[in-house]
Amino acid sequence: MNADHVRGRTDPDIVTNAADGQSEATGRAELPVAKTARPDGGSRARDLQRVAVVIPAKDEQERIAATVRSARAIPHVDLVLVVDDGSEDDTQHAARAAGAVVVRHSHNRGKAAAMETGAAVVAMRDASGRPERLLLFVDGDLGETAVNTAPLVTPVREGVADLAIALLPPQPGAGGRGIVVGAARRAIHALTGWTPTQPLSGMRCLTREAFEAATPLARGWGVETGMTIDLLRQGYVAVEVPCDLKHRPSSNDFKGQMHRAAQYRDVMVAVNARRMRGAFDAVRGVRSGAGSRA
Ligand SMILES: O=c1ccn([C@@H]2O[C@H](COP(=O)(O)OP(=O)(O)O[C@H]3O[C@H](CO)[C@@H](O)[C@H](O)[C@H]3O)[C@@H](O)[C@H]2O)c(=O)[nH]1
Ligand SMILES: O=C(O)[C@H](O)COP(=O)(O)O
Repeated sequence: MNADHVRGRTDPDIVTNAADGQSEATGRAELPVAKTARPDGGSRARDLQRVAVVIPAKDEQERIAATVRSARAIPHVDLVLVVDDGSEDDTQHAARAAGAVVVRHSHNRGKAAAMETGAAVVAMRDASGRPERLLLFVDGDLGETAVNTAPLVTPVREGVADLAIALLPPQPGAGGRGIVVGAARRAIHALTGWTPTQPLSGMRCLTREAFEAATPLARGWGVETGMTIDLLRQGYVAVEVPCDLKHRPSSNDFKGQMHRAAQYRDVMVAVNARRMRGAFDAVRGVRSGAGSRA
């Protein structure tokens, strides 16, 4: 693995993959710099850069209205888009009544597909002549804490990072044993050199360029793990940023364990596809290198 590709880390307030950034003069960690170019025109253009909140939502009628209202209060946000992923409840109407733009999958396609749909709809609504919106993915169950994803926008908007991932405080009632989280963390480390604290965290802000570099997204629950690996391998900078969020954690009952089994399956599918791709690229690199020497 090329060390240049290892660019992720976490601050006391921000943790990034670019942990190698120590200043020789001061010995202090320096802020990393995003690979993604800032919008043409410098700081003035950045002032115009808006943010779209994309909320993938399946059967979130209890919490979606509070989540939408809270997300609308995030600075620089001018579009809150809910992708109703084939809900069987009233998610779409509750979201619309709370002020979101809503699009709907006619049947359930999984979180990653909802994220892709959301990003495509945002692109259609980006105005020509203005910088493309940053994408802030927010889960539908955050309720009134959704506004606390605001700190994810700052490092991306300021060009410090291409991808900012929320670090959540401990969640009361969480029943996980760290099996899926541990597997995802180890795989990301093995494939990129970075060890994220919360590899499954779905609250993430990224540039349009980074989003496109991460597509096609890994399916279902593998989306975050796949995205982090794909972006770091391409030299993008990721940061983890503490955010005071409260979500509906999976408990330790049968439903919770089935959910974790699905998460584990999707994470491993994403990781194995990327391992294979890495091996394939390595072989192809050796072959083309050998060819050029001949
Ligand atoms: O088929 C689905 C299932 C869920 N969701 C939505 O996806 C979001 C996350 O789902 P949730 O059930 O809250 O997932 P968690 O068990 O909390 O999952 C954790 O781990 C996931 C990765 O496995 C991440 O995507 C989440 O952000 C993270 O909170 C929510 O808005 C859901 O409504 C969909 O859009 N489609
Ligand atoms: O509850 C969680 O944190 C997720 O469902 C992952 O499960 P885990 O804690 O068993 O990794």
